[in-house]
Amino acid sequence: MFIYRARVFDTPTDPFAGGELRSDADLALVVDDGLIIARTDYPSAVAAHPDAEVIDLRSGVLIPGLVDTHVHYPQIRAIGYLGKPLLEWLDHCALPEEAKLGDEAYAQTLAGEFLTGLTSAGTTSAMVFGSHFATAVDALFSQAAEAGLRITSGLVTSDRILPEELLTSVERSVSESQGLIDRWHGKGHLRYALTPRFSFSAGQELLAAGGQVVADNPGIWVTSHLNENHDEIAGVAEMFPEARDYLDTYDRAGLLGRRTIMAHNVHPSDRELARMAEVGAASAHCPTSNSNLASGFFPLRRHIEAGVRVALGSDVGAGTGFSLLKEGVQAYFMQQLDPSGGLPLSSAHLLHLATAAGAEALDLSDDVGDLSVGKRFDAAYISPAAGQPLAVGLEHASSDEDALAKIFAMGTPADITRVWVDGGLVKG
Ligand SMILES: Nc1nc2[nH]cnc2c(=O)[nH]1
Ligand SMILES: [Zn+2]
Repeated sequence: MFIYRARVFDTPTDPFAGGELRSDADLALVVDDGLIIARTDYPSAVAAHPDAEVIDLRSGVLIPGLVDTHVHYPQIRAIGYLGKPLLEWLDHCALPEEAKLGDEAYAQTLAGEFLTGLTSAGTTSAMVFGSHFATAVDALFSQAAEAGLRITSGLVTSDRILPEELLTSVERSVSESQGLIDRWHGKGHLRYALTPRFSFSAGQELLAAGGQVVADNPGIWVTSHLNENHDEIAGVAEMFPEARDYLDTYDRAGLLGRRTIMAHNVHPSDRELARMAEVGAASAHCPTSNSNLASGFFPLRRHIEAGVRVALGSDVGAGTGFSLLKEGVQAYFMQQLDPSGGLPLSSAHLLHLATAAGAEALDLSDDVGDLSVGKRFDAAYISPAAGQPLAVGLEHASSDEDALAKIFAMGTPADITRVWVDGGLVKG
């Protein structure tokens, strides 16, 4: 049993629905076998659990483990290419790197680098866009199982447009997906996500076969890309003349529901938003990627008004790294700059988008997303070195909201010195 004594920030009530930051200057979280069993003042915690080991975290700030709802495992070495829009970026930067994962040893190395990227940044749960190669997806799942992270992922499928070595057939996609589901879905913290790359590279038959896999395996997830870039959207409209819109290409294939997370959705129609709200599908908002690829301004206000769930994604490698703190502040910047009128975001909104909203989108809210009694202890400890600008800022912050804003403005993975999943240290 452990008592974590810390300054704690979390957002159990949704700031987009009138909730606010919950902040405790000196809190004791009593954790038994990974479960938070008490949340109280330190003297009471020690009195009730005199044998517990005390972990003193008072020199920093403890937040819930971060939740990344869109991040590409094969693209860790593709981070940092600048100056290209989506389709050129895929051709020149991402896909040549993804083709290398056909080599099993290479995939093993990348899986390790990728999981280190997540944990270093304080990310404890993620919807991970997998690889086109089943062996590479096995590598990710087996290393994620060892690390203990909450990973939802799957085989990426495409049957047109992309380089030959990344293409599959309808039959092969079904048999490989089913094999991966049988091996990994529901094992520990792992879950499977049916993952067509995007309708631009997946024909109707391939999408429909994926829908059948979802129907045959209730409880698995679906993830893909949606409405990211104008050329992509025009291409999808041309390839699917019978579909009402981009979203409908997935919907008519049986791929849209409560367990669907669509990345980007920068340019949705009102009908698409209404349909996503109706079925409970979520959007993964990836602000550094949207900025880097000049995809556009994410219509956060329209999502919220339509009742569509939104959480943050790093979108490594079009995004510029694993830090959801950076994604948070970039989301803030883009809402500030949006010429059509973005939503003004507080630091509590940013924390919510990076933690509880992600847990909600991934249907993990019973277990993680905030640091309430009854949740598992997934947490990140932000503890900048003394004298660093973030440490100075935290020391002189005018309020807890101000301190949290400084964490988003200045915090980097280097400031996140310890990370726990289910009470086990994964960094530090
Ligand atoms: N940002 C992004 N969009 C995509 N659409 C299809 N594939 C990708 C990808 O790898 N990254
Ligand atoms: Zn993506």
